[in-house]
Amino acid sequence: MIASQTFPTRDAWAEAAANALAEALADALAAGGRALFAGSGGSTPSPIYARLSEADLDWAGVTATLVDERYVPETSPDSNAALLKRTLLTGRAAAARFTPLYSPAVTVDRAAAIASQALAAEGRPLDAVLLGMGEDGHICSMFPGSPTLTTLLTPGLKPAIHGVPAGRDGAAPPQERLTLNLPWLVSARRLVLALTGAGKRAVFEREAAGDPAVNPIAALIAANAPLEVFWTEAE
Ligand SMILES: O=C(O)[C@H](O)[C@@H](O)[C@H](O)[C@H](O)COP(=O)(O)O
Repeated sequence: MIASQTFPTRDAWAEAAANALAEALADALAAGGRALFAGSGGSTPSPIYARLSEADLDWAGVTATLVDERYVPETSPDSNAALLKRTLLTGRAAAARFTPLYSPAVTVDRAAAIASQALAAEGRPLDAVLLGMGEDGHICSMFPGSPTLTTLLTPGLKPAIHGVPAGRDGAAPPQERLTLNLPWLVSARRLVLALTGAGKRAVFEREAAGDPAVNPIAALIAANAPLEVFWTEAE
């Protein structure tokens, strides 16, 4: 069963998504003084991050990371780390620790191994995750047609960060990526998928009915992940 809420405005949608994430982080902090958050890049999350960054939490107990990253340094305009630091890790949330997925001067697979170790060292599942979804149905960097997709979506593997090759002949992604695998998402305490516009509603419904071996949304549903969908038709 997927929890799904529709909001009439972007403000109401962003506020509700930020509140759900803040609540998940507050619950983890109350239970043990620590919380682990993973956020997405792209154009959707910024209004949610702006609100979440002002949540009245013990941010010093929070570690923030990413669900995926372009294989570029933070100086790149494509960097999700730079986006997260600019939009979430400011104000009250500036006190949070940040664990990057990108490592300089290594191969994307070596960077993935380093990031896997760093996240495993947190010693806990993700407490709160903010997901976006592309028009092609990808979440994180789980791209349709990618040669690594079925590995990323295999439910029984250890939670890990994987390197994703750039798509061939113009296929997505345009550059190498780093991404969480499905087991990281399935073990999360709360997964917020934030979507805007009627087009993405149709994409979500198509993907949800798809094959879990190759459709990330269907894979989350088949694995009974704690998915909460926040919609607004407002673009
Ligand atoms: O690195 C990224 O681009 C994101 O992490 C990616 O997974 C994003 O969530 C989707 O592509 C949706 O992007 P929009 O929010 O821009 O539609």
